[in-house]
Amino acid sequence: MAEENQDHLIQSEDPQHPANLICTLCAKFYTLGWVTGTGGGTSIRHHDHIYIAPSGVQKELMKPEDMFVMEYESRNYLRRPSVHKPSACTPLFLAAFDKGAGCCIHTHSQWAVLITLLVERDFGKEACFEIEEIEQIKGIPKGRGKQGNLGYYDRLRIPIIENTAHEEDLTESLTKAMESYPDTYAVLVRRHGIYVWGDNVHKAKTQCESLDYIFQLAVRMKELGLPWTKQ
Ligand SMILES: CSCCC(=O)C(=O)COP(=O)(O)O
Ligand SMILES: [Zn+2]
Repeated sequence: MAEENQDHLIQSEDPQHPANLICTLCAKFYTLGWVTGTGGGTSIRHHDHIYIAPSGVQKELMKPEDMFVMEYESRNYLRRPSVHKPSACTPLFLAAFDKGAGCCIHTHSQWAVLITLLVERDFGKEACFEIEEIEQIKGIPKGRGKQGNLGYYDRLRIPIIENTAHEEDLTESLTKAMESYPDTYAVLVRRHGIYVWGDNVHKAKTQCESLDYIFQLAVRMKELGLPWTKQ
């Protein structure tokens, strides 16, 4: 399919249309410090179409016409705005869609980055943030194919991967972490941020909010000398 004249893919009066939703979500995320200075972003899968933001732009100022649209099966771009390049996070978003996600959010939240600095790097072992007995853990699903969310006494585990010089080079380690932690809906990237995905936009957003709350709390707990887990 020619990439020209595909504007119908991004033109809609419906605020829930992915092209509109990515813009409104990123404007909200900017106010939380999640996507400032062009970092971070959001991608949505809508049936066989993947909506992707441009790379290196102010994410809070994007317009629907800035959006790239990819056909999921073929990985071909159906719409490619000539003035932009697609987000460097695209292969990572696709890795989440390959796991059944409907939306993937990447933030550069300082709370997420601080957590990756507080969990020590253990060479030869996969690093992981762990916390339990915090009410907000109930905002995170038990795992893919499992019913319901974690309970108060469950332990939340979020794997941490090492950062790379270029965002797209994170794909291999992100995919590996997804395989090592099949129940996870998020992967932290050391000194960088986090990728959070969900079955749909609502779940990706609320999970991202719950995790950010937990990370902020965990940083404060560490400052106060309080443990994240019972042992
Ligand atoms: C200052 S942002 C550096 C790149 C990055 O980490 C990021 O998340 C943004 O990538 P994009 O290509 O979507 O602008
Ligand atoms: Zn990033």
